[in-house]
Amino acid sequence: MSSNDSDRFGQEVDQLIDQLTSYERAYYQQGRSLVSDREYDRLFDRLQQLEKQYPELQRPDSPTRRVGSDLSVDLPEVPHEIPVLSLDKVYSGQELTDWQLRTQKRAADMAADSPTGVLTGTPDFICEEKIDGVSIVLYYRTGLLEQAVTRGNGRIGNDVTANIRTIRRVPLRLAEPLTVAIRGEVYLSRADFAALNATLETPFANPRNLAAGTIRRVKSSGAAAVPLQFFGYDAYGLEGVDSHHQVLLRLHQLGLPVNSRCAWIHNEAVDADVVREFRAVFPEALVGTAGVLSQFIQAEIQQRDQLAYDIDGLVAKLDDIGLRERLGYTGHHPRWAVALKFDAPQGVSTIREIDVQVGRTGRITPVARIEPVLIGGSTVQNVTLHNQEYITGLELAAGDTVSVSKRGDVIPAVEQVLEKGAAEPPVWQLPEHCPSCGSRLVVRGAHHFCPNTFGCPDQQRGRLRFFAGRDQMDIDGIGPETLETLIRLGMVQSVPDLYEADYQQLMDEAGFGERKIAQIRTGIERSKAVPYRRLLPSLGIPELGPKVTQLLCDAGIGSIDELMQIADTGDHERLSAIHGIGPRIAETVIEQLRLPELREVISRLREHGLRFVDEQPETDESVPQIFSGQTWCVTGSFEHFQPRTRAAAEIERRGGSVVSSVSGKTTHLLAGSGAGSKYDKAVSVGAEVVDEPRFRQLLAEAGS
Ligand SMILES: NC(=O)c1ccc[n+]([C@@H]2O[C@H](COP(=O)([O-])OP(=O)(O)OC[C@H]3O[C@@H](n4cnc5c(N)ncnc54)[C@H](O)[C@@H]3O)[C@@H](O)[C@H]2O)c1
Ligand SMILES: [Zn+2]
Repeated sequence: MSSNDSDRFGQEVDQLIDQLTSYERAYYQQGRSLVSDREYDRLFDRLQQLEKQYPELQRPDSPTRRVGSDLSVDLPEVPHEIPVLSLDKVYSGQELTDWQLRTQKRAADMAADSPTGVLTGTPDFICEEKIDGVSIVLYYRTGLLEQAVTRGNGRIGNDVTANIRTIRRVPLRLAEPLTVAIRGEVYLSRADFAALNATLETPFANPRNLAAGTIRRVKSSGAAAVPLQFFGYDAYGLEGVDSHHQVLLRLHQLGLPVNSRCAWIHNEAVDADVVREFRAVFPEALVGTAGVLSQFIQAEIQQRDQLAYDIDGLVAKLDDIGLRERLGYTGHHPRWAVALKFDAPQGVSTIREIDVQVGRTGRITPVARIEPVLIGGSTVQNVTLHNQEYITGLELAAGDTVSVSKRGDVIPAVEQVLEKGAAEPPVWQLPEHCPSCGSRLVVRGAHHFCPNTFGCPDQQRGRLRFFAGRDQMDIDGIGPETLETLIRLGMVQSVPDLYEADYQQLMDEAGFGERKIAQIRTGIERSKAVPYRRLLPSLGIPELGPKVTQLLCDAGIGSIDELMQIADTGDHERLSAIHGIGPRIAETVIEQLRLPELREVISRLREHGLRFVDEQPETDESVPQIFSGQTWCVTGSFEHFQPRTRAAAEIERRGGSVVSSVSGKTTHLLAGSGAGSKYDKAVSVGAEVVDEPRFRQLLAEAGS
């Protein structure tokens, strides 16, 4: 190479290393992407190519020669006992096949060189899903989990044992007293991510970021609240295994969760018994000769959106461990494995404008209206931006070109700004006044609020929707559209109006007839019998959700009168003495229950016969507690349980608890007709799905 070339490419190499290093720092240490993964990978590949072509330009600190470090100074550091590296990457099935052939050839050459090595036929490969989570190494000593360590820089990781111990699926003790190092991925299911993220002040863009944040928490009490999961995919130090498929079987035998969605591509005739054993443990695995690989790739690409968790590709690994050892490692990756990276389910769009929504609690949520874009099979045009902090973090404004992600049924998120528009100021700012009522906004925590609780039309609308909604009072006949009509006609403004409106007036409205009106009246009438434990949370009083209501009732504060009396006397201790209710909740509840407007709502509802006393004990000792210890979610509509809160009441009477969304803790889904996404989620988290006939049978069998 001429000295000119050397200068030019030398400069490019230096620049690539600087760029990649700063992207890595943001990505691994702050969980932020400054460029898309595709762009990062493109620069990485370019660097790799230059270094290969001009070896004299190789620098020891090049990202191609080491693993991007996610070490945190807040956590203790531990040296690894095994190489914990990254993966080499390809981007198409064709490239994967090429890699396979290259690796095969290399292995064959090595076998020929070695005096003992005999390579008969072509080697086997295992292909696995590349789970998009956080890499972790579990060190077991004589069967006990001694240490769990992050990848770190590949040689040194962070000790996160206390957090990993909170993961139910990670055994603290193996089935055998072995000393082994196990590599695997910690991840969060999409359903759990969605449920949890919705409760966070400043949410995460994807399950991986939330999982990574959880694992690196300094206090492990918080980690326990996140239902992290784990898949093991490799082990070091096992005796008597000489192939990767045996390693997977052994991991399973030792009590570690292993992903059954994999493929074993064998080229020689293998022992049918061995295949049978593998299939028995991994029923979803594809096993067969060459064609199986493309079959597996196709199936994964097709089913990717329906998986319970995110994957960002597949990993192909040489099955023969002896061959692996001969092929060895670079400073960055093993030579015997490769990742086939999938495109992220991302789209590029432009922000048309940023709107402001006022929720039922007065919380202000900015929402980006974007040019419609198709991502992972669905069109996205609204993306929540959560709060000002979130927008400031992204440096976002109308007119910006952004990348937007949507994984499975997780809500779409803006991942990053790709190109700034011309908006002034360059970062969007929340307005100072409520768009619905004009009140000056106030700041509480990470959010802005409209303080005009009872006079703000949008807040009233939000509370009405919430009150009548499926997971609260579930008032038959009062869906969002009917509510809109009632509000438009001025028939209903606040919750008690629902019980005072003259529904006959609807006769003149298009879409309303005798039958619909009768349905509304019956719905309203029935709602009066909804038990206190469901009624109180339906009012949407901040902090007075189902959980706190239950805690209060169980602690003997079982009526609104008692609560109001506590509010009047300002007896904070009486509330904060209850386990699960902290001083902040006590404060808010008291403050709220002192509001004259809320008291008026309550007294009007009471006049209409709604139940403000906890009459039904939650469990009824005379009834067999057949659902004790179980967590049910109820969805769809039912023939014999209308409104469906009645089905929920049947479960609670028999000792079960009822939740409004499916998560890893859900054990059963009672699915009526028209059960939607909850059905898929339930299946994905392994909850038992029970239909109405089966449910009635369960009740009948228990003689109740
Ligand atoms: N956008 C950015 O600025 C930026 C910056 C740095 C890195 N990145 C992204 O991160 C990638 C590099 O990160 P990396 O080095 O962690 O590599 P990687 O995450 O792409 O691949 C290696 C990891 O895959 C995981 N994995 C999951 N399932 C596995 C299985 N079945 N078998 C083996 N491993 C499995 C392991 O944890 C392993 O550490 C880049 O390709 C890029 O996509 C992006
Ligand atoms: Zn307002």
